[in-house]
Amino acid sequence: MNFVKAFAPATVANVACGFDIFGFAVKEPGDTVELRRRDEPGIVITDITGDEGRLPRNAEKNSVTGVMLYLLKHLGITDFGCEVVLHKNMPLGSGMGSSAASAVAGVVAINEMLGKPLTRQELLPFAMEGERIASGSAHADNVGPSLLGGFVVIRSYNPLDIFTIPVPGDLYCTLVHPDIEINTKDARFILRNEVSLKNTIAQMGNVAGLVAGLMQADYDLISRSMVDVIIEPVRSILIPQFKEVKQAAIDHGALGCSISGSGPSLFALSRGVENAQKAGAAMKDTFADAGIASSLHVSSINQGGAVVLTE
Ligand SMILES: Nc1ncnc2c1ncn2[C@@H]1O[C@H](COP(=O)(O)OP(=O)(O)O)[C@@H](O)[C@H]1O
Ligand SMILES: N[C@@H](CCOP(=O)(O)O)C(=O)O
Repeated sequence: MNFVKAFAPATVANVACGFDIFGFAVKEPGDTVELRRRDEPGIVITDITGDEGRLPRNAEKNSVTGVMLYLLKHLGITDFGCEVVLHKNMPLGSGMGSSAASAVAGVVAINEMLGKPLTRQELLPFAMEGERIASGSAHADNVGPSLLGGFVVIRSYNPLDIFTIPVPGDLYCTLVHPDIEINTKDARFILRNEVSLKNTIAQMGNVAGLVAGLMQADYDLISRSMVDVIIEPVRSILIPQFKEVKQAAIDHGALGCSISGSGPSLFALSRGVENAQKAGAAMKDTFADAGIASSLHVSSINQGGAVVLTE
């Protein structure tokens, strides 16, 4: 196969109470990668669109190609060469899994070009290495859902144990990205290493409640469980107007609202697309009242994850 194009969607990681263990993908936006075979060995980035020239062109430093190098090394392939074009369709440092979408698109595309030696599940550890390149931490709550689709739970990192749970069909996500940038690396650095027993108990209750609420389509339980007493109080200080925007989402019909990934994006979950749109408009207006421009995406949960666009 001489040409492959793949798309990988943006993701909401943590989902309020599930730091590093919950994530789901949305339908749009997402990154697209094009791979073209070349005769000489080596992976070369020939173009990146949509990044205003800010992303590394060095294949080892960009998550889209770093994962390809890991995969080739694992498979013992030394004579493979391709040119890579990356179309970035989301901002960097967004909390929408930007680096993860590139990593997943990259690993899915090269696996396809090589004739699918690995399954989707088997690609996960390589996509996680893309996150290490971007933020120094190989967390799976963005790459997992972007690769596999659905609402992903990471029960364990060592050994890696990841599964998806069903969610109600009428569940919609509102994603609002204010025009500021927060690097995941920095947002991880400010977290405390110690957690009180009281907060651990509260967080475990909400984790259990959110899983049960999603699986039983119990919207009240989902709403009551979208509470993060550990991470959100620390990170929300990095996001101007956080409290006001969150309150606006809840006042306009959202079940709950929190930081998407490490921020600055906020996400809300709602029952039905109309509620998700109403919450989104209110969130955007609240940022605008404070002079902050933002972009808005409303989507159901993406059940399929990354896709190969051309054979
Ligand atoms: N293909 C890529 N897409 C986005 N960021 C990348 C990519 N490759 C490397 N990076 C680096 O990753 C960092 C952004 O990732 P991260 O902080 O996790 O943001 P996000 O929450 O949007 O994924 C930046 O330092 C950026 O240079
Ligand atoms: N669990 C991670 C998720 C980071 O998501 P991103 O979209 O901000 O890269 C964390 O919270 O650090």
